[in-house]
Amino acid sequence: MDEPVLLTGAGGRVGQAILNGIGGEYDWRLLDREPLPRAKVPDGVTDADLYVADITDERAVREAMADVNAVVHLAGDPRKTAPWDSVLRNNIDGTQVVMRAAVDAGVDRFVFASSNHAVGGYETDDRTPDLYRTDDDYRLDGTELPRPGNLYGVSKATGEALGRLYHDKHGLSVVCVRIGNLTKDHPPREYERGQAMWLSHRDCAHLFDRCLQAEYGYEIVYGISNNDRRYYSIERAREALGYDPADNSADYTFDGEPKDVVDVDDGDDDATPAEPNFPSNPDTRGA
Ligand SMILES: NC(=O)C1=CN([C@@H]2O[C@H](COP(=O)(O)OP(=O)(O)OC[C@H]3O[C@@H](n4cnc5c(N)ncnc54)[C@H](O)[C@@H]3O)[C@@H](O)[C@H]2O)C=CC1
Ligand SMILES: O=C1O[C@H](COP(=O)(O)O)[C@@H](O)[C@H](O)[C@H]1O
Repeated sequence: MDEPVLLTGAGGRVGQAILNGIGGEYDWRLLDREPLPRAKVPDGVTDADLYVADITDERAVREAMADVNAVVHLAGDPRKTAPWDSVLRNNIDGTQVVMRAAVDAGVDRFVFASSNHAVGGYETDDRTPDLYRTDDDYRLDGTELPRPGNLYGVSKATGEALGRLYHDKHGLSVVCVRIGNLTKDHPPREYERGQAMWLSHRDCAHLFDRCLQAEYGYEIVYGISNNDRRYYSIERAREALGYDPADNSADYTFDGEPKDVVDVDDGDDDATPAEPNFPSNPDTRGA
């Protein structure tokens, strides 16, 4: 792809997972309200393509958007406990500014970082913790209505709705990725819910690469690895985007150690069990 891809929130966890994986594949334009240290910037991205700006600053966003072909919009408040004034400003107003500027600049594709918290309300007391276990076949597939469990989730559901509006009214191709739990090197430790929605760094980079390559109209997909425990379907991401994840939290012990290290067949019957019935993380559904 020769035309620039604008990545907002480039200095954060998701932005860095993407850039570490596919930083050399695109002509990036990186925007963050915090200046990016050189270590966070891929080789070949010059200072002219680094924008220090707040996404609610319409003029700055429009400037960064000039000649851009695709947008990966990550910037926002990622806290599940974020208060209303912050999600209203950073996640709702900011997303509207970035999407509107994308439409006005003639951008083709818009990739929106939505969240599992847009549907956290489906994790009802009667479904949990069974939902997080491999013998439970309950699945959310992206066709269900949003059901946020907190104000942060409301802001993400609103971003998805803004994407629907700009797709329907202006033909912008939009994919909303309901990201699970991005954790580096291993699934979240001793956290069943986190292991069900683990997104490894390499699967994250691959998924966003597919979002930049595939043809689509408006899509909502789940952004998780190929976890045995999952209660989010990844079928739509496979079908619409060609997502083909490499990782699975079942390849790790509950403590987050790779099983091929722990499960060496040395004659001792002391391997860590694959899925012990430890209690779920008490901090399951946020505020
Ligand atoms: N990390 C995860 O597991 C998940 C992340 N997400 C979403 O992915 C996106 C990125 O999340 P993370 O990288 O984890 O967060 P992060 O906090 O590590 O990174 C966010 C980046 O956006 C920038 N930013 C925040 N507000 C801004 C504003 N108003 N203007 C310009 N820049 C701003 C920050 O400076 C930061 O560099 C967020 O929208 C979050 O809601 C969704 C689900 C899971
Ligand atoms: O949307 C997000 O979700 C992930 C996972 O949620 P959690 O409730 O299991 O912590 C969270 O880590 C991330 O910060 C947030 O932006």
